[in-house]
Amino acid sequence: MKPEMITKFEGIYVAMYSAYDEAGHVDSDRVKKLARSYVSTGIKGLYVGGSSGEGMLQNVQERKQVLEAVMEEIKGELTVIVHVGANATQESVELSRHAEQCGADVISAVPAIYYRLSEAAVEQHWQQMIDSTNLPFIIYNIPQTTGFNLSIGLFKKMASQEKVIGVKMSGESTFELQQFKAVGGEDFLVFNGPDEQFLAGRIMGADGGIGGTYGIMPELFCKLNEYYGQGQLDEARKLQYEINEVIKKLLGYPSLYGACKYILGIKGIKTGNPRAPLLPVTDGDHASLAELSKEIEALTAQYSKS
Ligand SMILES: CC(=O)N[C@H](C=O)[C@@H](O)[C@H](O)[C@H](O)CO
Ligand SMILES: CC(=O)C(=O)O
Repeated sequence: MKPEMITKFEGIYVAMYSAYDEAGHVDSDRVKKLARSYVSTGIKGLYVGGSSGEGMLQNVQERKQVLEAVMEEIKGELTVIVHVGANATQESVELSRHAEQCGADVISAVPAIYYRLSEAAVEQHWQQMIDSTNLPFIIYNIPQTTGFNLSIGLFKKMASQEKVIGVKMSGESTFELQQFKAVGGEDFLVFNGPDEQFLAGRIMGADGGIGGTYGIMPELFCKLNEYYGQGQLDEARKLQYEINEVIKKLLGYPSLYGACKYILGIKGIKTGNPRAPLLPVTDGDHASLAELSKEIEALTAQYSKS
């Protein structure tokens, strides 16, 4: 039997985009509509305010507004992990307490960015968030954007605490992912970060995934996860390859988030442009994105039958 913590949280989490109005302000109604759109897709939950959610480009008030809208709309229907990482520990602590008050399920954070921090500094940063609430905590390890490489030593120290239930591994090494699982133990959750190698991450021990591109093709990632769960590895690999053709195209636009948000718009879910300095797509990109959106729709229809 799987350990309780795994059963409780394993699965597919959409790293949700934030929704803005045409002037670029957080738009609660749009956030709600986006959150609602995921409820019947088969996903386990949402990861709010992370990289895809642009938490790092929002002020504390805006981050709270996004989470409040999500919770008002879907509380109890999806598991909600809130990214509370910020440059200043004080802000992260405020966001952690707010997440708890709102009824979120888990908090999570990257290390503080900009300053080159020692392990002791990052440890203290995380610890203050952890100590500020009764919520469980998931480490967000994404060295390619933060510049901070989580060592096994610090990982071990963090993971030995009861409240630290998992890690979101966005680094690309599946060897390191496996080490996190090995050191964390049976009941410690590991989430795959790179969507392009979701299957590889699962095979090496991930209990699920948290990803940005899931937001425009949640059903495909649920299906991929299901194939893996049932041991249908040939089918899983084929689907991962098809997903990767989509991701490869997405990565060719001025920004990944701009492309994904534009595709959501085609599906009738308006979320505005990504925030500067992230670039929106251009008029010249619209036709190919419409094509790509159709491709995703066709794949989703195809796999919903199999
Ligand atoms: C660097 C980054 O943002 N990684 C995300 C999460 O870990 C992924 O979900 C990517 O957005 C995705 O794999 C596309 O490359
Ligand atoms: C992509 C991802 O996992 C995030 O938005 O944090």
